[in-house]
Amino acid sequence: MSDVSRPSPTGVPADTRAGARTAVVIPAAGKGVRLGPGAPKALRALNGTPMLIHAVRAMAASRAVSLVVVVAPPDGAAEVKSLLDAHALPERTDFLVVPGGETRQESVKLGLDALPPEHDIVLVHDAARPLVPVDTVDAVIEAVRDGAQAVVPALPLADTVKEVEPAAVTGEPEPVVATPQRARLRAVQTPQGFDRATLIRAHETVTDDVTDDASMVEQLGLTVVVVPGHEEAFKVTRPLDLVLAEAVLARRRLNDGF
Ligand SMILES: Nc1ccn([C@@H]2O[C@H](COP(=O)(O)OP(=O)(O)OP(=O)(O)O)[C@@H](O)[C@H]2O)c(=O)n1
Ligand SMILES: C[C@](O)(CO)[C@H](O)COP(=O)(O)O
Repeated sequence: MSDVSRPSPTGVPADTRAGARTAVVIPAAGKGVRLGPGAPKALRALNGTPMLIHAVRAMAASRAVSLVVVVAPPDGAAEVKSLLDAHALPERTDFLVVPGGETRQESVKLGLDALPPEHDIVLVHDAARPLVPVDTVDAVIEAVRDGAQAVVPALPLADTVKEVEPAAVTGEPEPVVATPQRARLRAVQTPQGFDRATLIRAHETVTDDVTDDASMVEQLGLTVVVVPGHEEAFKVTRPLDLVLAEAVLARRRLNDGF
């Protein structure tokens, strides 16, 4: 993994950025098709509390975060505002809700458009990763404060990965094209952290369909660095992930002694 204590690629000394204000954009406008029929994924409950509220609390747990922008399902902004009002959240953090778009990329862009000018570090965090520990959030912020333009938390892979020629018809066997060296691969999570100007430039410049924000920064030819991710920052995507998420919450309650 990259060493985030390397000299700043921007040439900005770390101490001039130490007071930087951090905002988080939470794209939460997805449908959750892979999770199966039901409410939009971010609004589904984990141990009785909407996934989105878990994700918002995970971000607001960092003392560095002063604003959280939630990107709600396109017709669900009022519902999301009521949810935020109905749940206890830290008073030091401000919250904004904006309606999202058709794709994750569009939703993130709509969140960025709503950011007030004073925030110069921006994190983007999936509502679908509700259990990320605060230490991971802080590690990402710290790396941006230290001068990285883009930071991703990531983990080594447990499985061997094959590149295939995708089948034209579902169910057809897919020929393997290559087996990348696993030791060089990382599974990337969120929150991903950015110098604000870099992230905005990436979203204004890159029009390809991409699956994360850091890859837009890569397309600008800039360096993205990796900090250690966390197993509990997994993405709730399929039904079994809901079971795992509730088990993690149960383990936390046991460890906390209530
Ligand atoms: N138009 C979209 C699509 C996705 N997202 C958000 O992007 C994050 C990661 O997306 P993913 O896990 O793929 O969520 P969904 O798009 O909801 O899932 P699916 O692809 O199964 O429908 C989620 O927090 C999701 O709400 C979003 O804000 N706007
Ligand atoms: C941003 C992300 O969570 C990083 O792993 C991931 O790419 C989101 O992908 P999805 O297609 O929205 O599930």
